[in-house]
Amino acid sequence: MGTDMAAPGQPRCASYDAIVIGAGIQGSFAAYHLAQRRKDTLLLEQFFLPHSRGSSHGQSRITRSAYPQEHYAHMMPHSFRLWQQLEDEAGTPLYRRTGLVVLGPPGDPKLEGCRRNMGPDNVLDAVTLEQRFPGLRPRPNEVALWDGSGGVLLADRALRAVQDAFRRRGGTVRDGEKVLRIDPGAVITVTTTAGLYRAPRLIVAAGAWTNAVVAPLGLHLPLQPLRIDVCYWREKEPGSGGSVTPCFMATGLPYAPHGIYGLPALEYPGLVKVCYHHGSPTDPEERDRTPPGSPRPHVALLSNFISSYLPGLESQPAVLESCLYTNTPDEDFILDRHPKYSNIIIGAGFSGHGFKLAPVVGQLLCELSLGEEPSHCMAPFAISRFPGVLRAAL
Ligand SMILES: Cc1cc2nc3c(=O)[nH]c(=O)nc-3n(C[C@H](O)[C@H](O)[C@H](O)COP(=O)(O)OP(=O)(O)OC[C@H]3O[C@@H](n4cnc5c(N)ncnc54)[C@H](O)[C@@H]3O)c2cc1C
Ligand SMILES: O=C(O)[C@@H]1CCCCN1
Repeated sequence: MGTDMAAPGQPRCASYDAIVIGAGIQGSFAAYHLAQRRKDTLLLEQFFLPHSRGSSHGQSRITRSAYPQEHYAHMMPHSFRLWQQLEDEAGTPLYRRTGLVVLGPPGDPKLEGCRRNMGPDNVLDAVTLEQRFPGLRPRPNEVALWDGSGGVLLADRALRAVQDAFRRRGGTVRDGEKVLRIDPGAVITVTTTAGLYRAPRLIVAAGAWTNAVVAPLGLHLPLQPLRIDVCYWREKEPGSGGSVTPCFMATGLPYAPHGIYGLPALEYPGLVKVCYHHGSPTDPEERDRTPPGSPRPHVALLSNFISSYLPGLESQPAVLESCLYTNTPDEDFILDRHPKYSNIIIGAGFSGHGFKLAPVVGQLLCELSLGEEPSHCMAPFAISRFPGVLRAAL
């Protein structure tokens, strides 16, 4: 689609109603919502799809209603509905319900935030927890909350499903095309490695590369890309049930201040995914340059956790992969207009918890770009919470 103005042999040149930069889960959902509103939309991706260089690859992500922050807890019912719609449309399962346990000492702010938002009836007593999940051994003083809606989103499949749904609505995906330049204006011009595109509205959802994309527009957001060790742990005795776990989040651990989370075996038979909710600062272009044999403090910390909470698993990971978080200082998302160019919308800083909310994030980015009243309160996501981010463009 798009109004093509290319002469033969010349770079592509076309006009659209909207352009989205970044075909991760957030940009793909934003494009899908725009196409659903019958906007002729171009989705640009620097790598050939599918790829594993960003934040949205892999087979699994946790979804849950349990959230310590009220604003996310309020968005989750909407998100579950939109995931269900996509699943119905795709005709393939995108979500596996497993339930989710939140573990932590009484008084821990995250645990108590979840307890408050979930209501008082969700505490799981120790006997029931042990009956259901004998492989999971919390400390005697810990509280376990049960979120029956929790489960696993089949991430790669979900990403493909939303991109397919976008295409079916007439959307255009151009992968292997890196955005090199953005010229703002009432009509924005986006120059890529292969062409030149124009549209009256632009959404930037470039993950860990967001600052590289928006810095030439004078915007320097406090975004920190982190390289995350994604670890999978094998059962000591295959078939012993050590890998039968719910999804879980453990908080209030003195040696793991950012918390540890886990998902039952899915991508590799008998291997449970258990990760630290933090990583090492990195540049997305350099993340594989860790010298061989360099220490992995987060793996050591996870081994410690596994030995006491999941003793049916081996205490060294069987598979080690990596992924990128892009963190804001408060770990809330950035969903807002560019402070100077109001037809440029930015979705970034998903801080390791954005996948489950992507259908709502995509809708909010779409609404902002169309000048509509957003479906949720946007105050927690405003750029203005970070003073001094707008500087003179280069
Ligand atoms: C290990 C790990 C576990 C996680 N677990 C959970 C979980 O359990 N639950 C949950 O809800 N969330 C989870 N998350 C977070 C979630 O996966 C991310 O919040 C989400 O994937 C971010 O998506 P994104 O679209 O912003 O980024 P990305 O997927 O990185 O997409 C950005 C895209 O922009 C493209 N791009 C960048 N620059 C350009 C350019 N100049 N031109 C063209 N394209 C460009 C990139 O190539 C990339 O494809 C996890 C993340 C990780 C890494
Ligand atoms: O968003 C989630 O649900 C997971 C687990 C908890 C930490 C962040 N990532």
